[in-house]
Amino acid sequence: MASTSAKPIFTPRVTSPPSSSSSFRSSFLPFLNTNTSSISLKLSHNSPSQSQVITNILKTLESPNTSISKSRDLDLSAVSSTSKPTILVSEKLGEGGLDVLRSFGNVDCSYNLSPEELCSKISLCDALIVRSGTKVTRQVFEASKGRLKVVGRAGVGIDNVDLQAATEFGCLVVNAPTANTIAAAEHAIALLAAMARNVAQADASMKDGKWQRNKYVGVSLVGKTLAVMGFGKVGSEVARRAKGLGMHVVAHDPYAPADRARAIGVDLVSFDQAISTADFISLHMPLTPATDKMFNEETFAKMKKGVRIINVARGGVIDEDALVKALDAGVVAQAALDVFTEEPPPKDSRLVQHENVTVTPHLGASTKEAQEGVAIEIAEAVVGALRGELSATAVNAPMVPPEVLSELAPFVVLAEKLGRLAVQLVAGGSGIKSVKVVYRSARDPDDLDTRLLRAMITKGIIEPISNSIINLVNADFTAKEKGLRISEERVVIDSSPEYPVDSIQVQISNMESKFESALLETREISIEGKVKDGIPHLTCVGSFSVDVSLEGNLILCRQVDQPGMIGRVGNILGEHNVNVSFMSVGRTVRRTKAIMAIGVDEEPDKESLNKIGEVPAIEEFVFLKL
Ligand SMILES: NC(=O)c1ccc[n+]([C@@H]2O[C@H](COP(=O)([O-])OP(=O)(O)OC[C@H]3O[C@@H](n4cnc5c(N)ncnc54)[C@H](O)[C@@H]3O)[C@@H](O)[C@H]2O)c1
Ligand SMILES: O=C(O)[C@H](O)COP(=O)(O)O
Repeated sequence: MASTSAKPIFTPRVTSPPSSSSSFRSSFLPFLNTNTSSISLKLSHNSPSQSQVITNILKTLESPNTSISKSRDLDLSAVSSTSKPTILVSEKLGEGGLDVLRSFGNVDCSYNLSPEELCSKISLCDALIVRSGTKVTRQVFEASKGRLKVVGRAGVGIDNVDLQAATEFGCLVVNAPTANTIAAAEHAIALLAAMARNVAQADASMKDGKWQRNKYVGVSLVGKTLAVMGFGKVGSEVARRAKGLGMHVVAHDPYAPADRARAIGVDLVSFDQAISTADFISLHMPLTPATDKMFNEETFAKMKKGVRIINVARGGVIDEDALVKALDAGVVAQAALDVFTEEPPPKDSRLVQHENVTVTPHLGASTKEAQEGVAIEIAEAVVGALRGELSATAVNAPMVPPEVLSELAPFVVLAEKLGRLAVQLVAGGSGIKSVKVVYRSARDPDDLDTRLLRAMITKGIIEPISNSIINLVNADFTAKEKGLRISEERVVIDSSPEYPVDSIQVQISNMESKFESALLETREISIEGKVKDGIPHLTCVGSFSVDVSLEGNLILCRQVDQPGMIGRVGNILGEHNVNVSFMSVGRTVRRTKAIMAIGVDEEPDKESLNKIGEVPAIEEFVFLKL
């Protein structure tokens, strides 16, 4: 199964050193969906450079076992049934979303899996879709043995997914951040009103045969102060609705823009101000290490006596034992909770059983409308990721808009090839500590999003010298882990702003080179490339200008600049049946030293390389795999 599934683009599984075609495929992540038997390309624009790149891909990937289709949208017919990815759905998902998934892959809906069952299934799955009930732990990523490419969270909160582990394993995590906002906000308002008027308690009492009108006298909302803690999507919708109920609303959120609050008529205030002035406090922040148990004994003590708390965010933001104490002491008059530290909470939970507490079993997102919306939102995000498109809702990878991707496509290929070349020029490549990338462009530096390019340079540098598999998700993490510092410089040049980048230069500091001529006077290994007609070209090695397209393999020679050198080396290669695809000579000063760059289709054997080395005028040479 693993070998026949469509190769998702985020995690190209390439063993080092990759062949040129696999390298090309894996570099061209965002547009190319490949598997062992078919390839399908997605064109998003008609730009000449991109069609050139695609022509190039077609050429590069041509093989007797490869069928290629070219379409404006992903051509699903090109993906044979045996190569369909497998998507495990571990919690109930709306039918609309399942339909989207089924039209793309094999869908396995297995609900209520134990952690062990999940771990044993996961190595057969390319994607996993969860809600809040499935813990996607490090063990899950380990058990997947590299097959799991994307985890889709059908909802907002991703605290049940080990993001660090996902990133380390190069697995993309996407969520569905918008479709359940209104449902959650409506549930918060429902709990607010139900709590204030004792609806749940009165209902239970009547069903118990009682008629207790005096016991269930409530409190009014109008004119009361509501503190919205966490003024994001749900928080601001709650604020809007509470204003409609005649409440005075303040909000606390260290990251919320003041103009959004102003537009809704809400004052942004400090944490202490919010909790000490509010009659009602509604929680809407994510559960993170910073918000874990942020409502605790100390904070309850600062609240107005008789405050009422609503939590539709995450149980973990409240210290539940401290809340029970505050309820017992009357500091907190009532609480309405949809979420709990442990879900489901223990049956004998004092919090759940407390008479002043109203509870629902994590129903915030559970409306028909929200569940259908979330299902479709997550299914589309997961399918997009499996196709290799970057998701707009990626949680652990940069979000690169499609138009930026389209423009950068040929430069992505160039970036990886430059990284791959640069590392091969280092003598003993594994000690690289510092890489500088210089992007020359006519555009304003602020308009150049280099994250994708940097990731591909990192990939090119690290993959040939390690077992790591690098993609956009884990590039920065892996570089950091390996102690590799990648700095970037953007230089504005006088050129056409039509293309995002004019040239990319990769410099490696403090390393000896296998090819001395690749060193600048400042002793950095330096190579530079450009995209010409959609094809990546090597344009500079050290301080020598060359111009060779980065296809196949490359021999770089430094020789005394004299007639007949091209012929002599060409003859040696010809005698050994190595096809030369191109040659370029670059020199600094006439008749002194020159660099010859020779593109070869095959890898020359030792004998032919030795013969090249024996040519008297050749001072040094290196064979490089692209
Ligand atoms: N009960 C449910 O079924 C349900 C449904 C939807 C969302 N949620 C939960 O609600 C929460 C909010 O969801 P959202 O869609 O509004 O997310 P969001 O990202 O749009 O908003 C969260 C806000 O919290 C703010 N925040 C972060 N740290 C904070 C802090 N220390 N103090 C105050 N504010 C802080 C952020 O700046 C952000 O504005 C999430 O935890 C989510 O999982 C629960
Ligand atoms: O974070 C969320 O989106 C909500 O908590 C919804 O969770 P659920 O998908 O488990 O209902």
